[in-house]
Amino acid sequence: MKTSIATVSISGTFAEKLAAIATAGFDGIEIFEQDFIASDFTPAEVGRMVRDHGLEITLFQPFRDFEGLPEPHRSRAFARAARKFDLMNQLGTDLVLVCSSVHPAAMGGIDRMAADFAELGDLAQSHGIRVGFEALAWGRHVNDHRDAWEVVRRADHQNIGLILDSFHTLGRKIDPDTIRRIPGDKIFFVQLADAPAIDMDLLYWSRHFRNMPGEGDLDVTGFMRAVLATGYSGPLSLEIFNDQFRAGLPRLVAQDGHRSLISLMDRVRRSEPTVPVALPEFPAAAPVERVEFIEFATSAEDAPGLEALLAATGFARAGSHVSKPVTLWRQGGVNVLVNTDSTGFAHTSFVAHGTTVSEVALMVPDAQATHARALALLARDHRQPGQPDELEIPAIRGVGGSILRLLDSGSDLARIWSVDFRSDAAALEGAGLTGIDHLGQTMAYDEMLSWALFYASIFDAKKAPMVDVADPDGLVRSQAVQSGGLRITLNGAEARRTLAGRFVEETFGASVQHIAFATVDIFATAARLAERDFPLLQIGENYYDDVEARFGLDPALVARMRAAKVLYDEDAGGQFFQLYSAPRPDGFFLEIVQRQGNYLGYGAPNAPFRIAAQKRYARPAGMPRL
Ligand SMILES: O=C(O)c1ccc(O)c(O)c1
Ligand SMILES: [Mg+2]
Repeated sequence: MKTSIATVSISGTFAEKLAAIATAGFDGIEIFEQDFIASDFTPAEVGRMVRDHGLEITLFQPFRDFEGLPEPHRSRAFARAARKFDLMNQLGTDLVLVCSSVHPAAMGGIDRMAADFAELGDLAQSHGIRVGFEALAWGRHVNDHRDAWEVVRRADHQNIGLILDSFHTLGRKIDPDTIRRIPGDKIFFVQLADAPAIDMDLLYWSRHFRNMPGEGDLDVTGFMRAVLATGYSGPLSLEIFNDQFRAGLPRLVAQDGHRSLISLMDRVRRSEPTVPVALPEFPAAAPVERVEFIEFATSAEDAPGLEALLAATGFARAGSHVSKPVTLWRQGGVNVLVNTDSTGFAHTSFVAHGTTVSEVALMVPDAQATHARALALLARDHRQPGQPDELEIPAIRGVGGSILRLLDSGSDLARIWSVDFRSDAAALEGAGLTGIDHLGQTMAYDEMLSWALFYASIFDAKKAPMVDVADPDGLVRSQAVQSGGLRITLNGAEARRTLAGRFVEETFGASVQHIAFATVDIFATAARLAERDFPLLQIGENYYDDVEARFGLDPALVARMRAAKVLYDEDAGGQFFQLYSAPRPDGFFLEIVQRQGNYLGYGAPNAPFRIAAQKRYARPAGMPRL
């Protein structure tokens, strides 16, 4: 699989873009003409820089407003083309993209356009250049790949072919299977982009909201299956116009791009096994069974505060690590580790973020297989030398630098609690918590798509639609990702004064901002928490009046909710109860939830009230209440 990415897809100077693209492992770049013009390099220098990075120029683009013009525009278009072909010869690339015309004078007419391309083909041939015709979704006469193909077919010239772009086909809801009838050798190039399902003007949508395959809602897999079914074997090139990416970190965006292509091709080969996919074999995505433990990195000084919160939540100290200063806290099936090591990764995490969730361990069907898959999808391996008689648990770095450990019940790893830990107490029932319902991870909004792609590509996972959550100081975007028993809510902070934004600032980067534990009886749990002085988040009276009216709830139930500060939501499948702790000074908090029936959400309608309540704690001393 030869991979490529358009220079418009990432931020930085031309030199920075090249470095990021090469580091991420691409084979080539599409040079977007504007990027070239804006640079200070001669065409020959650009060509050399690209090749010095081990890359090739897969495409030069775009050449606009060519076909179907009357004179004198037509002659001008040919003169322009001749100049660009000279430029391409100096750059050292042989393929140009002509996008369908939006020129006000363009006359259309399939045969007129085909004749123009046939003549352009002769000019191109004399320069050793090939021309690919792409239907822009908003093209004046050609805005559908089927019409672009008909023009190319009638031009009948070996230097004239078709360029497909998933956005233009899928954005117009054209059935991608219509590609299957095009001969693969006439498809000169394939551009890939996804996009979120937003109903808006096609041009604006395309130029600002495209994202990496798998990050949006278009059926890029179906598109790619159809492309490969034709026998096409040329480059797969990302062409992502996205405002966020243009302002983002070039290396992160480039790496996400490469990951998205690997993940896409893996989905294609598993859903269409008969098409050849040039990608090394690696294990299939598997669902996560459960979160086996969560580890906090802290210090000897800060640990008592964290442990007091755990005790108030019904956890009891149940053991310690055989060789490291790590204590095990347990209740029901939930394991929490508190690591006060003053060396190693946990310490680095603590120094960087303060007390923080530094590791999450997942139980999967086959830990080594998931680990191999994650590495194939460009995750970073994590190894920290342990004692010889301890387990070597496979691990990878998460996007923000925390660690994901992988365990399974079919190998030696199942013995983690008896090999690596000495337990000194039986598990207590505590406050009735039975598991980890979900983890809330908070990050800068720019990084949110990266995280979603990371989880959704490595695990067999589903993404829920993104929702906007109103914080009194700005919007937070939230997206849930679920893989079997692992549920993660990603919260992207756009505004710095939001609860999420402050957490990112306070803790210096993205991390777990809250842990939601599951219970089967939230009122019984609430009563036990009250006995333990759990720092319960106080919810305003107005909320209960509203929720009773909104859902027509039994006043007796609402009275219990009001007393226990329990929030409520429901969907078509069932009911949901939740309560929260007050936030710690850095903004970290706990949640306890009870799902009834098949409720699928996370109580998003309650988030504005919960956030407002939490912010009352965060107000600096002496600030007036508004
Ligand atoms: O938005 C555009 O004009 C534009 C240009 C070139 C392309 O390949 C494309 O897909 C869109
Ligand atoms: Mg395109």
